[in-house]
Amino acid sequence: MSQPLLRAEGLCWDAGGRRLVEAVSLALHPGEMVGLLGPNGAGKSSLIRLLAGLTTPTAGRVLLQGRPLADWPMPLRARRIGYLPQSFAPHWDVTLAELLRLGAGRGDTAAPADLRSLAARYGLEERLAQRWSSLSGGERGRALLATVLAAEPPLLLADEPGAALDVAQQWRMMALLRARPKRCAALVVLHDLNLAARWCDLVLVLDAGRLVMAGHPSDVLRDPRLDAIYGMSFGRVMEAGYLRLWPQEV
Ligand SMILES: Nc1ncnc2c1ncn2[C@@H]1O[C@H](COP(=O)(O)OP(=O)(O)OP(=O)(O)O)[C@@H](O)[C@H]1O
Repeated sequence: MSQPLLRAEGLCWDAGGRRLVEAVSLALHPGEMVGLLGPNGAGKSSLIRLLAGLTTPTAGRVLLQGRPLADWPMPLRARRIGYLPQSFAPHWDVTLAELLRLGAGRGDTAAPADLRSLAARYGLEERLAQRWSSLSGGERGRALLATVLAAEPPLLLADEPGAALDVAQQWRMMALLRARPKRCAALVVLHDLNLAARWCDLVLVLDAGRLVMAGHPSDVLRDPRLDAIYGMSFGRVMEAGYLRLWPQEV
């Protein structure tokens, strides 16, 4: 297999007198779309922030293309890792066009036609002149993804990118991520297990800060340990080649 784009070795993170991430090791390879699953409070955002280099691990390390994250000059690191936070608001009430221009890292030189086609990919071409505060929740979610991916970073670390999107927009988003070039990889926090089953090559399950399951979605999501982790019983059926789950009882 090719060298991983990103590798984490024995990552631990303590905060508030608790161990929130415990000995997590993982690798993300080019071409992979990996779903990061787990119940609320499992440590998914904490892990994503460690992988993005936004927090310093208590122990362990992160390697980007084989080189410790801390050794990368910030601008080069930023060009390689696109980080999409769980929540975001710009400091100024910028227009969508201004935000996309910032994301593309081209100051104010980005040609209007480029911005238009970028926005069109996310169904936002009619929103370019609108200010952030006037965009709907789903439009903001797509605007943020478009901004993070504008410079085409090889690695995307996305914390619940579909949270504000309707069902159709969630599917469009997953299809769009899947269509990225083969040199790219994505680690995406998902709460919708069916999106993970349909679109991910691999899923990782985090529980109380530990990586407790990893593998092909149809294997991991079929495993009864998942029911114990979420504290509920899932119904399962294969449909059109993909596993489909639904909540049965809490
Ligand atoms: N800076 C911090 N100081 C203290 N506790 C923290 C800190 N950051 C996160 N936590 C705690 O760590 C645990 C994991 O939080 P995290 O946001 O990583 O979970 P998550 O899996 O992303 O959850 P969710 O699905 O609800 O978004 C939570 O109990 C949270 O309260």
